[in-house]
Amino acid sequence: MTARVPRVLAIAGTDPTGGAGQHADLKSIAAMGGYGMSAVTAVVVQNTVGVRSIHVPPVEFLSAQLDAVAEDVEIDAVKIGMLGSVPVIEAVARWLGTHRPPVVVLDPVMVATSGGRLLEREAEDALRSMLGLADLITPNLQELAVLAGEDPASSWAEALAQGHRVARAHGTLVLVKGGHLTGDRTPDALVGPDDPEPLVAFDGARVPTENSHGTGCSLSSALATLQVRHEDWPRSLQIARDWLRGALEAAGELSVGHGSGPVHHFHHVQDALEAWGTAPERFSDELWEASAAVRREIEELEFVRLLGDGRLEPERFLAYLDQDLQYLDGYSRALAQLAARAPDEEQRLFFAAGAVSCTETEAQLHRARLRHAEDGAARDGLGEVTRRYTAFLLAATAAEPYPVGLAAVLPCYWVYADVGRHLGELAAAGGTGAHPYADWLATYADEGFQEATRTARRLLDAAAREAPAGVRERMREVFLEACALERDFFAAPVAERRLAGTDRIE
Ligand SMILES: Nc1ncnc2c1ncn2[C@@H]1O[C@H](COP(=O)(O)OP(=O)(O)O)[C@@H](O)[C@H]1O
Ligand SMILES: Cc1ncc(COP(=O)(O)O)c(N)n1
Repeated sequence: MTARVPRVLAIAGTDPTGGAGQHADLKSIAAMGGYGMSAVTAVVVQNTVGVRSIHVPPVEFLSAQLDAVAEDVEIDAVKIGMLGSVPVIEAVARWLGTHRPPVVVLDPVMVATSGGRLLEREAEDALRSMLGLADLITPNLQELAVLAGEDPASSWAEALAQGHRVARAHGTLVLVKGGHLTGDRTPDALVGPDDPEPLVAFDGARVPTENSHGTGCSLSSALATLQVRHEDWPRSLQIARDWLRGALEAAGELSVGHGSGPVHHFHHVQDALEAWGTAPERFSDELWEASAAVRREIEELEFVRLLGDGRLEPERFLAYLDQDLQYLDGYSRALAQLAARAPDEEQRLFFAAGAVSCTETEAQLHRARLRHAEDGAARDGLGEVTRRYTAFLLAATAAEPYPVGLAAVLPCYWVYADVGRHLGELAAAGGTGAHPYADWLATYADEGFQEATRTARRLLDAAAREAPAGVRERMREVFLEACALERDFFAAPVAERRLAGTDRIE
C-alpha cells in the first residue's frame, strides 16, 4: 500500500551547516510531504566555504543503523548520497540486496560544490558497480563523465548521449543535470536505457545566485519522496524542479555562511508561518500595516463597489479602462527604468519582463475596450490622477535611490492584487448570474501576476535590509504616496464626472 506520508531513508554524510548531505535530505523529504529518516555514512567537517575533514565510523556501525531502521519501519524509498569509500559502498550494496525498498535514488556524490573530495578515487569502480541497484541515478556533469569513464561532456547534446550510455550499461534511469553547464540555462532530462531520446526534458533560465550548496542532495531526496506518491518520474521531476527553483530564488533570505550558501527548502511554507504570526518581521509587513486605512478607503469607493457587484455603468468602466491603458504606458517605462538601474541580473530580468508584460497587457486592454465600447466611442485624454501617478513613478524610479523606486512600484502590484481579491469576493457574493466584467476581473487573479507580486515584495524586503535608515524612511513615504495614488486612481472615474467643469480633481 502506498503510504500517505512517504517514509524515506537518506543514507548519506553530514554537513554541520545544514545545507547539504543528510540535513538537506531530511529538509527536502519533509518539504515534499514525506517522513525523513537518516543513516549516517560519514561525519564531515564542512561549511559553505569548504570541506575540512571526514570521519568514517566503523562500517559495522552503518550496517547496524540500516538494520535498526529496516527492522522497525516499512521504508517506501531510499535516497543514497555520499558513500565515500569501498567498505561503505559494499555495506550499502549488501543491505540493499536484502532490503530493497520500492524506490531507490542514488546521487553519486564525488566532489562538493565547494571543492572537497567526498569519494575516494579508488572507490569509483565500486560505486559504478552498484548503479544497477538504483531505479534512478542523479549525477552532475562531472560525476556522469566519471561513471561513463569518459571526458566531461562539453555540450548538452553530448551530456544526453553520455547519460544514455550510462543508463544502458547499468539498466537504470539517469537524470542528466545541467546545473554545471556554463550558459544561462539549467536544463534537466531523464534518460532511460532503451531509447537515446530523453523520456522527458525540462529547460529554464539559471537562477542568478551563488547559493547552490546542496542542490544535488535536495533534488535527489525530493525526487525519491515524490516518486512514492506519483509513481511517475517525469511528474516527480517537474514538481521537484519547480520547488528547487523557488528554493534557489529564496536562498538569499537565509544569510547562512560566507561561501556557496544553502537553498531555502521551506520557502513555500512562508504563507503558513505568516498566518500563524510567526514569520520573521519584514519591512513590507510594516508598510502593509501602515497602508491599511488607505486600502479600506479603496474598498469603500463607489466605483469599486459597483465594479465588484457588476452594476457599474459601461461608460464609467470604459473611462476607467482608458485611464488604465494610459497608466500602463507610464508604469511600463518606470519598470524599464528600474531594470536599467537594477543591481543584479535577477532584478534586471524581473523588471524588464514586467515592462514587457505591461505593454502586452496594454494591447489586451485595447481589445477589451473595443469589446465594451459602442461604435468605437472616442478615447479620453490623460486624466489628472493618471498624469500625477505616472509622473510620480517616473521620478521615483529615475531620480531616487533604487530601493525607493522599488517602494514606488510595489503598490501597483500588491494593492492591485488585493483590490482584485476584494472584487472577486464582491462578484461571488452577487450570485451565479453572468457578471458583465467577468473577463476583466479574471485578470486580477492571474497566477503569473500573483507570483510577480510576491517577487516584487521579496526584492523590496531584501533592498530594505541593506538600506540605511534614511532610505528606509523614504521608502515608507513613497510606498504610502503610491497607495494614496492607487486610491485616487480608483476614485477618479466617479470623481472626474462629478467635478467635470472644475479644474481640481482630488
Ligand atoms: N543556478 C541555478 N538555477 C536553476 N537551477 C539550478 C541552478 N543550479 C543548480 N540548479 C539545478 O539544481 C539541480 C542540481 O544540479 P547540479 O548543480 O547539476 O548538481 P549537483 O548539485 O549534484 O552538483 C539541477 O536540477 C539543476 O538544474
Ligand atoms: C555530506 C555531503 N554530501 C553531499 C555533498 C554535496 O553537495 P554539494 O555538491 O551541493 O555541495 C556535500 N557537500 N556534503
